[in-house]
Amino acid sequence: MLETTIAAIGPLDESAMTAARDLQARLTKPAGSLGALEDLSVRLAGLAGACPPPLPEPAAVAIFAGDHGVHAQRVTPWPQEVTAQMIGNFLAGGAVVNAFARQAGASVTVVDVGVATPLSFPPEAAAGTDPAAGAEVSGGAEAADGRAVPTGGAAGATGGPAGAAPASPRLVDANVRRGTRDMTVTAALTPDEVRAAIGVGIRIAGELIDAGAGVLLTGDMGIANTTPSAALIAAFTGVDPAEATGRGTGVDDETYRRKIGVVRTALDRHRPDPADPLGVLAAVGGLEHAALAGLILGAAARRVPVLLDGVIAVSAALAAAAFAPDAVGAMIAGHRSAEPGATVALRHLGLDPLVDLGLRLGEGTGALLALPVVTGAVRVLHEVATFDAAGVSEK
Ligand SMILES: Cc1cc2ncn([C@H]3O[C@H](COP(=O)(O)O)[C@@H](O)[C@H]3O)c2cc1C
Ligand SMILES: O=C(O)c1cccnc1
Repeated sequence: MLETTIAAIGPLDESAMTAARDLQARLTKPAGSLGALEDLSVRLAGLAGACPPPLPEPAAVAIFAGDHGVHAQRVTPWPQEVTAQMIGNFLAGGAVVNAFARQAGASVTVVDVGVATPLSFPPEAAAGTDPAAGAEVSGGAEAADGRAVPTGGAAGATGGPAGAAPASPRLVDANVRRGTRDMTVTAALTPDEVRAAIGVGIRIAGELIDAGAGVLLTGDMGIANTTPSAALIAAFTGVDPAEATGRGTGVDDETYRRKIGVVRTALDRHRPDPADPLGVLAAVGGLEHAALAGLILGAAARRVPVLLDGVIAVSAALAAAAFAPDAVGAMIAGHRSAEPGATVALRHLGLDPLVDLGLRLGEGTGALLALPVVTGAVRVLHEVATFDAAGVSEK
């Protein structure tokens, strides 16, 4: 599956990009006045091979969840069980990602690709079952403090794009392994486990696109996952671990110093080759990172844009780009995470983030906030009049 997906990824279509540049120049606005949106519209035309490209609707967030053996090195103050508990929160519609998804009219798919704690929620048995299954497992529609929490997309999707409101969040059970091994002791994953997790991401991309998604958004949940993210970024870009490592959920000075040391120890032990992304992911990656790389490759192969979230997403994007450099053409950097490694990774990928709000949450929150910007960039090519058509004089 990985090889056929990589083989399907190609460069942007030059003639569609030329058409989009020509159209931008004829629209009723000064040339260049839409800044980064103009470049983005041209790139999305090149990805779709059409001008105008389709509106990036409907939007689908895929949250890949996994746990990490390196948690034993005390790189985060949060207990590992929070990963599974937050899945319950996602399914109940109570997390930040759910609030932003309702606002954007995006569907939420939670994928257990490597959670350590057995989940107590009934997952979707197999692909193609009732996508509203999450509604049954979500429980009440009221937060503990009495505030109303809409569980589905319907109640809050009024501000989103026209069309059917997305179903409630759903859970897909695709657990490859109950958490990675501790990368300071041994390789986090075997190459087979990496392949399996990448395959999960490719499969989810295909299913979401087959169901009509016009854009995929990356999400993650995994206590301690900013540590393997930093290791991946250092491995792929060559920066020092101190440059790639941040404070994650907000660790204290002592934990931060230990975290940099943990990343350094893992890289010194494995010395992963950046030209071998499978080997890098196996040595110092996570199951959600591998699945995210698969999602990105799957989207690129289908020529559907993928909106990247924070540091976990961009570290996985480095792996995707190492597998298939042309996959970068399908990537849109949603935001600049406050994690320093995110900026290192974005620079390496040559991507400029759309919004910069100091977020450091993950889940897909930054990608969702950037979604209206992406839609706006494409909508301009669909709806704005040309000077000719509107009878507006040119300079
Ligand atoms: C309640 C809660 C909700 C979250 N949502 C995303 N993350 C984020 O924080 C974690 C990574 O940070 P670190 O490496 O410092 O553990 C990941 O689970 C990431 O998704 C959360 C973290 C917590 C605690
Ligand atoms: O950038 C992110 O996505 C991020 C940062 C800190 C903690 N969790 C996620």
